[in-house]
Amino acid sequence: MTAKIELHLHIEGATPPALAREVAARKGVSTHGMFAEDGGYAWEDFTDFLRAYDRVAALFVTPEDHRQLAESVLRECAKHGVIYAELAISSDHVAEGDPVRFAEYLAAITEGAEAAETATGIKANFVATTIRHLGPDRAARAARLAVDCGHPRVTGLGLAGDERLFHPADFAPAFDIAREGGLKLTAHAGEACGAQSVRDALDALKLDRVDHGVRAVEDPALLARIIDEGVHLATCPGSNVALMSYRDWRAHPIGQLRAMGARASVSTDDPPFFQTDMTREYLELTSAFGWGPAEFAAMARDALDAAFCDAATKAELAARL
Ligand SMILES: O=c1[nH]cnc2c1ncn2[C@@H]1O[C@H](CO)[C@@H](O)[C@H]1O
Repeated sequence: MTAKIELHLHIEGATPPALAREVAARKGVSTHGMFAEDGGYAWEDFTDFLRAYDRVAALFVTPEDHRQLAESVLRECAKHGVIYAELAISSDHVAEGDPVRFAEYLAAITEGAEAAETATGIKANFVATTIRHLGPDRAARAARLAVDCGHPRVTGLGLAGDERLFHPADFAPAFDIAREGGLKLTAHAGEACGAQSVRDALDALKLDRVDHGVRAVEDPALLARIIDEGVHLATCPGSNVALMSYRDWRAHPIGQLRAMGARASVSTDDPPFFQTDMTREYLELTSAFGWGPAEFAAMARDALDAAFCDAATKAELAARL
């Protein structure tokens, strides 16, 4: 199986539906309306997707829940050939700003990640992801928590959530805290909003890479800058197609981006919400753009270059690509 690198995967968004059913049953929580007929999760549009996400996330409360979630998400990744994954985790979902609870949470998901690595060889780090629609103050507190936790697997800060709210500059204080604390930086931009959102995020937050970023193709000057500066875009075509930004994979900018020399890679975002997984992404990219082993290997090398892990881990993973 082709070895793959996954840089953009929200931990709760990747919850296997069978695990959600199991945890809900264990707690006696109703799952009425949670699941779609296709076996994934039900949602109507982007706003409703964010609500559905929170509902699934709220099932996971205890350290044992979180350990189980991390292990099953990473085992699922490994089934599709992923050898390294960065999980977007959010203290806002699990710790409400409390450093002790956050430390407990990190210990639990680390245990899950270690079990998955022992079973499959997959390696993982965590990107502490702030939630845009909760506002800049919560983001700054989450950034402080991420820096202060000093956990070796927390290697980056991210920003996800509703891109239509606030301005990237509002989150500069959070990103300054993280940069000064030695974390790498990424943010969602150019998914729900256009090219200007990507430019603003790059300028205001001094990012090391961008999540999605695909709508940068709408602005030739920005696209040229991204190519020249080698800005990595961690795109999620299946997610974008499901959220209806693009009618199908052929219409997705990833083909144009890579053909023009941009450093863009493919991840799955929230796979059971979007009927996708890495196997499906690769199959769809092959049928849309004719990509084969050479294209996929080049893409995986670019993703590894942009990964938030140390040089020794990069060298070890590069040997497996
Ligand atoms: O596809 C997406 N686009 C934007 N935000 C997302 C997406 N998937 C998840 N989240 C956001 O990330 C947070 C947890 O990391 C979730 O709370 C959700 O708001």
